[in-house]
Amino acid sequence: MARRPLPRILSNGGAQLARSRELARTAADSATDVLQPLITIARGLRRLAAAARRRWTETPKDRRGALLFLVASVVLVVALVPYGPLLAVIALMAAAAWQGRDRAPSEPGGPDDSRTKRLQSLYEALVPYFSLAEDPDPLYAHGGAWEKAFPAYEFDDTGRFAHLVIRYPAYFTDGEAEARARIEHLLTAKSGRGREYHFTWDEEANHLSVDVLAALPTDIAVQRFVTAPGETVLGFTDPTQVQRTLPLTHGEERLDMPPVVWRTGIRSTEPHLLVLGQPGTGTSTLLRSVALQALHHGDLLVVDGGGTGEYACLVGRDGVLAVECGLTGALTSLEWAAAETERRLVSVNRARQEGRPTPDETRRPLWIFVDRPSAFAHLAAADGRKDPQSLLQVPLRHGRAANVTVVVADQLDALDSLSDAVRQHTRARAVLGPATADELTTALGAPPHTTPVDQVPPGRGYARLGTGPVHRLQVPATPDPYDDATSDAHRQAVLDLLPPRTTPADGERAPIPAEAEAVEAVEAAEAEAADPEPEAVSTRKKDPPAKTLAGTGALTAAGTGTLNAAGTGTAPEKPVADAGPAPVSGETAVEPAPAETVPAKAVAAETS
Ligand SMILES: Nc1ncnc2c1ncn2[C@@H]1O[C@H](COP(=O)(O)OP(=O)(O)OP(=O)(O)O)[C@@H](O)[C@H]1O
Repeated sequence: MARRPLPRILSNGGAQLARSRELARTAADSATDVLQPLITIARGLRRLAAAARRRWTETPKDRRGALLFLVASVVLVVALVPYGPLLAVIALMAAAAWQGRDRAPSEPGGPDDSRTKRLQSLYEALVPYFSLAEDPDPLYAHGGAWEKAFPAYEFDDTGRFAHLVIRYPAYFTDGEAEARARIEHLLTAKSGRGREYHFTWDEEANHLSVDVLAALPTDIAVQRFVTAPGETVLGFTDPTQVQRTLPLTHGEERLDMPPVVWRTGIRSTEPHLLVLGQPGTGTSTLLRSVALQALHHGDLLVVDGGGTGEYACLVGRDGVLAVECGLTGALTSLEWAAAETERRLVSVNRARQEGRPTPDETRRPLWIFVDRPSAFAHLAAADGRKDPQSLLQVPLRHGRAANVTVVVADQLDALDSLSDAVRQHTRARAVLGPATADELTTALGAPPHTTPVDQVPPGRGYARLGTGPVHRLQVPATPDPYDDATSDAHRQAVLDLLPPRTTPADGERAPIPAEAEAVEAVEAAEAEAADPEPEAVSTRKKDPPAKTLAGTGALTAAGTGTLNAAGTGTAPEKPVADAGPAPVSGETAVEPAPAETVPAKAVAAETS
């Protein structure tokens, strides 16, 4: 049978079609080339119009009349000038041509070779975690394509990831903390250690976003923060979880940083704070920073088990009831604090029952700062005395209603030696310095969503308020102004925030640190002469001299036991300026006061 030829359209129609398509494309290309200047100018005009519209909407309503007047004047001048309209049109076309030029950078076809290799190697590393032998169409397979697994990525200037989105199969157990931790650990190792990463698991979309976190600034000094009463800035954090920003002064500059704000007082759900960290990580600095803010509205009592004199700058300041470094002083002042809490509570309850507003004397916040209580626990046990921590139970338990706030700092490994009351009632937590993921989880109750790094600057760590998210934290620089190693700017920042020293009742000015030291040296010498056996294990570095304390009625009373003798109902809620000069406390008399060097520049800065 003779073969019939195929219709022409089927035999060579395909070739014809391709030819005509090619012709059409060439014609379009030529037309585009010819019309290119017009296209550029049209694009430029469109951009200029958009810019003009934007400018108009951004101009405040009250200034729009003036703007309109200016434009009308320019148009009038142009219209009146010889050749003005022509020149204006030429200028407009030139501006449009300039604006309309193609400014899109030459699009790279994709990541360069080294980046592709990085992505491929990361993909290969994830295969064992994100694949199953039974999966008929695996997203991750050895030798597979990374493009489908990483829908978005960005690199920094050094060629390392700055941002990466990773798709993973739905069967990956992203709800399990261990499974997530394994992936986060692997990504940290593969993406470069020494940087901090933020992981966002989108369980609905099966996406994991990895972002490199910028370093938090370490040199922002403590300052008068713009906060409401009852708010305390613990430090600064990333903008990812905190919407609010705080205006700050940073040298000559002004900055806006997201703060970690802790709320205290009767409406607080986390009325007490526990700060943990290894030695030298900045726990005392955080306490000092909180104390300086607390002094603005309240009174405070400091008990320093570290005994390194880091709170000496607070001694005798208006609102500072006591700074105790020895065990006896710590016990006496904490006993007073417990009694004062009870007194406030009784007073508040009575007012409530009688339908009166809260009495004024219970409204002024009382802060109790206890640095390294575990050190006192050892001393107390050796001496057969009460552990000062046990006296914190009442302020911790009832402090919220009585407007009493407790701040405790201790070393990370001392968490277990803290009393149950301290651990149960300190729902605001901060951990500073290096810590493992387990230590952070134990201390904060949840792991952070960022990777802890090995090398962290002092004052860096994590904070968690109640059951809220774990924030990265950088504490504002609040050095001890009497520390020689402190920069002048930071020393001055602290001195500027310190309230004046309280003038004693007899009209004598409270001694400045250098004077205080002289007084102290004489007292110590006298005390030693009177009793050559000082208290066995005193950690006090510098006792507040009696003269410095004379204006702080509560302190004087607490320090000397007068207040305790007077019972729970008589504690003054505020330093009483006319309290008589106090006798030197028994403890002061027996504990030697080692000479503390106060740098001349600190004194000069303070007295100038
Ligand atoms: N937020 C910060 N910014 C800058 N420097 C800081 C910060 N916090 C602490 N430092 C510096 O780190 C050093 C140790 O700080 P700090 O004394 O507060 O630590 P610590 O944890 O209390 O240690 P220790 O218990 O041994 O005294 C100090 O020199 C201090 O100036």
